[in-house]
Amino acid sequence: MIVAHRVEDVRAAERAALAALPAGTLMDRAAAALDVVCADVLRESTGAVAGRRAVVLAGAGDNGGDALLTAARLARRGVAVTALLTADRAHAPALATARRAGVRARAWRAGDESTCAAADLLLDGIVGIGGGGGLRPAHEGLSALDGPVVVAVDVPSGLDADTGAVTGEVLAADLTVTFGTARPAHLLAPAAGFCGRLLVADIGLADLPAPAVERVEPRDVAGRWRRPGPADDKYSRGVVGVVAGGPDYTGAAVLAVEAAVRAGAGMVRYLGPGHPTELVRHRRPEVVAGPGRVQAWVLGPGVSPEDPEQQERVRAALASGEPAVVDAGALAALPGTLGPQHVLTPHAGELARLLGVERAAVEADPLAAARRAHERTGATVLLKGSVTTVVGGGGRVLTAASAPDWLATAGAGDVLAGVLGAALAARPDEDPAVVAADAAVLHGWAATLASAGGPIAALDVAEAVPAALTSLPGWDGRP
Ligand SMILES: NC(=O)C1=CN([C@@H]2O[C@H](COP(=O)(O)OP(=O)(O)OC[C@H]3O[C@@H](n4cnc5c(N)ncnc54)[C@H](OP(=O)(O)O)[C@@H]3O)[C@@H](O)[C@H]2O)[C@@H](O)CC1
Ligand SMILES: [K+]
Repeated sequence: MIVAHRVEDVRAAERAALAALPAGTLMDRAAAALDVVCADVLRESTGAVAGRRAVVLAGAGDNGGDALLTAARLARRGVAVTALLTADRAHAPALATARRAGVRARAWRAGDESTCAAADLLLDGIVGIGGGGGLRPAHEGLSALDGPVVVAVDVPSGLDADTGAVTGEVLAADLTVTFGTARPAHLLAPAAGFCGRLLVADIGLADLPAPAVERVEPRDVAGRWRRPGPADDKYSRGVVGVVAGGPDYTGAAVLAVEAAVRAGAGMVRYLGPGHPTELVRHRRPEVVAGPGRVQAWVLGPGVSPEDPEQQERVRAALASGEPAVVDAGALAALPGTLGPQHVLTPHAGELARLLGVERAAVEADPLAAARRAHERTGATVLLKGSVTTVVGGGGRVLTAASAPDWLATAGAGDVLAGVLGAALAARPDEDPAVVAADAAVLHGWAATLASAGGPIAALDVAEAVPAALTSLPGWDGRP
């Protein structure tokens, strides 16, 4: 997991660490980490470090201080460093150190975007956790910058570290180096899209409280995905009941069933009308058609709100109290009471309809929307997107970001529903929010494997699930 803490928690941990350390130690550690990353970036992108050109943007606060101390270290490596001071004041000791090391420092001037564009590396220390609300007007042009590799100090300037919402222009980074723990903006959409690759440098912060956001990584899934033991049978491994498809929508039934089978369900039952039942049986002869014992449900893929028989099956399954994935057609008519074992899996449009807001409002702040749906329904909410956001019982927030952009394709949601159904059936005693985030990560990982950089069909993703599981980092000691 990559964990993120709110700014007030980071500042409290920083105060505690500062009290126990000589002055300047934390900033020195931050700069040491940044220096190593910047040198690596220069080496990778240009083949050398000494003789390359870096521009360092330094604002008024400690974020600028981190950047100026890094500038000094890079200058000592032989990099030609120009520091552009973006505020009317700068961190004085760090500026003095930078100048002593040979950094050319001067105030930012109109048109300096071209100075930045001509560099090999741009280090963004305009503002960190003390900022937000977008870049200030004089620097807004940096949001359209094209050219150098951009490394952000702590957070890309213009972002508010505490939220995923983006309220102004941002200097997008290729790489963001943060300290001690991530910030919510690093892990939440849409802000995370401006951070590039995220590195969390250890600077010795301790005593952090429970995180505000957790990012589930493929390695975490390898450790948690339930594997059968010698004592298991098909029931103990989990029976998944699938209510999907209808007379007109047969593909969703096949995809959800295929995914549940591939994700390791002990048994899959399919409930639906004749035509999809035929197709499901043809594709997966191991599936049992008709009612019986079920440990977790997949409800709604390809189910029409106007299909009384399928909707009745959805209602009965939800009333049973068993864990359930509530997707697509099952989201249209939710009962009054749901629990955290019910995982709603809307995309932004479906969540907007559920909340009675515009889709754009959901996309602007996915976490806020998912949280509202959780508070309104009592269910765990998994909001699908390039970053998938899960809000579960107790308000726990998890995200997943393992999916390639190619996964935005018809039927992908049906496959996720099947994978998640299998996971809920196999892991009845675990927090459904964690199970849901794990399923989203595995789904994205399978898509990455199936895609290999190119287009994919949803069925390819379902078929790739077993190989994706065994290729997870950490599976059977994999690096
Ligand atoms: N915490 C830790 O563990 C560690 C923290 N460390 C570092 O300290 C950083 C936090 O430093 P900080 O508190 O000095 O705040 P910081 O982000 O530099 O902002 C300062 C000033 O910027 C201004 N400003 C505001 N909005 C703005 C905008 N949109 N665009 C432009 N400017 C804007 C505003 O001043 P104003 O211009 O309003 O007078 C504000 O007061 C942190 O991110 C990390 O890098 C590390 O050294 C080690 C460990
Ligand atoms: K920054």
